[in-house]
Amino acid sequence: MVAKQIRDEITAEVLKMKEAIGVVPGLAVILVGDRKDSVTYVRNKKKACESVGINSFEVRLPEDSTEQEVIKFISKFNNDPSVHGILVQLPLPSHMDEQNVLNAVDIEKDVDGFHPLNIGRLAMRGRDPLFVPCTPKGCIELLHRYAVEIKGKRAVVIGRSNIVGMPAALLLQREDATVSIVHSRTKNPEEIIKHADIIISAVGQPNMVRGSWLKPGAVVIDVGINPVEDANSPRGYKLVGDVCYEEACKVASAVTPVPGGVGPMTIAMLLSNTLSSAKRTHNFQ
Ligand SMILES: Nc1nc(=O)c2c([nH]1)NC[C@@H]1CN(c3ccc(C(=O)N[C@@H](CCC(=O)O)C(=O)O)cc3)C=[N+]21
Repeated sequence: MVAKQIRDEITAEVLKMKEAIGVVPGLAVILVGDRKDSVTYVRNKKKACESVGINSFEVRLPEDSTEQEVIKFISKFNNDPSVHGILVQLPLPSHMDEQNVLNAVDIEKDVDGFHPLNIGRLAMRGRDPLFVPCTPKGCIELLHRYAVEIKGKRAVVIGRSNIVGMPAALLLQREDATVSIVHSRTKNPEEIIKHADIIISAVGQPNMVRGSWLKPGAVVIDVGINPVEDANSPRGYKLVGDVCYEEACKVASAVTPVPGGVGPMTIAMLLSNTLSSAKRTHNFQ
């Protein structure tokens, strides 16, 4: 699998850096509250760091923490030379202003790529962000690794969130796709989706995208991670994507599965962003 291949590449580069200059990349993750999905993702990220040799630092804060308390830990990590990336697990508790908190992360350590300056540079021709958000970056990396032509193709992004839909649309147009963004206010989205050569769906509606909506041969990337009741699974729920996987497989030329598709790529890109941050800090190629 591509995510595994990328993790192996990162393992080798982390080792090379450690042997050459004695520096090991460090990722700090701040988790506020105890949402089950967030606890799972943070655990997956920690395990992934350990599997490639990146140091991981974790701070868990209670649900009723104040913005200032979270920002205090961010500042500590901003000033800690052994920390090269800082991730504040979203969503934050509703009493907090997420943008306020995320803005406290030093842009040089913003491995999520959520800082307005990183998104701003992503949106500007001729500028490059220090970091690209992990999930959209993972989607494009999948297209590259499977040699899917993007240039001149018609792409549709379903959903327009700050952390997936919008950056994904920006990345596709930076690679010369012609991009449409369909969203909750789009009338008859199927009319637009049916022309797409490439679809990235990040809308959070289980099994919304039907096989009949797809152009034969389309490439479909499913970012959806929707929990649905499932008595047969130990957790009492299973994850399904935004796309009807079985239906889509009959029409599309490729469909990413959920789980086992974009999720592991998201984590692989987080590791990659942390490594590149450490390289940049220490001028190491
Ligand atoms: N600051 C921040 N950065 C993020 O990148 C971020 C975040 N907050 N909040 C939540 C979302 C979601 N996210 C996922 C990461 C891994 C999987 C993942 O590994 N999924 C596995 C399944 C995991 C399971 O079994 O539950 C898969 O799709 O195969 C999914 C989702 C990162 N996010």
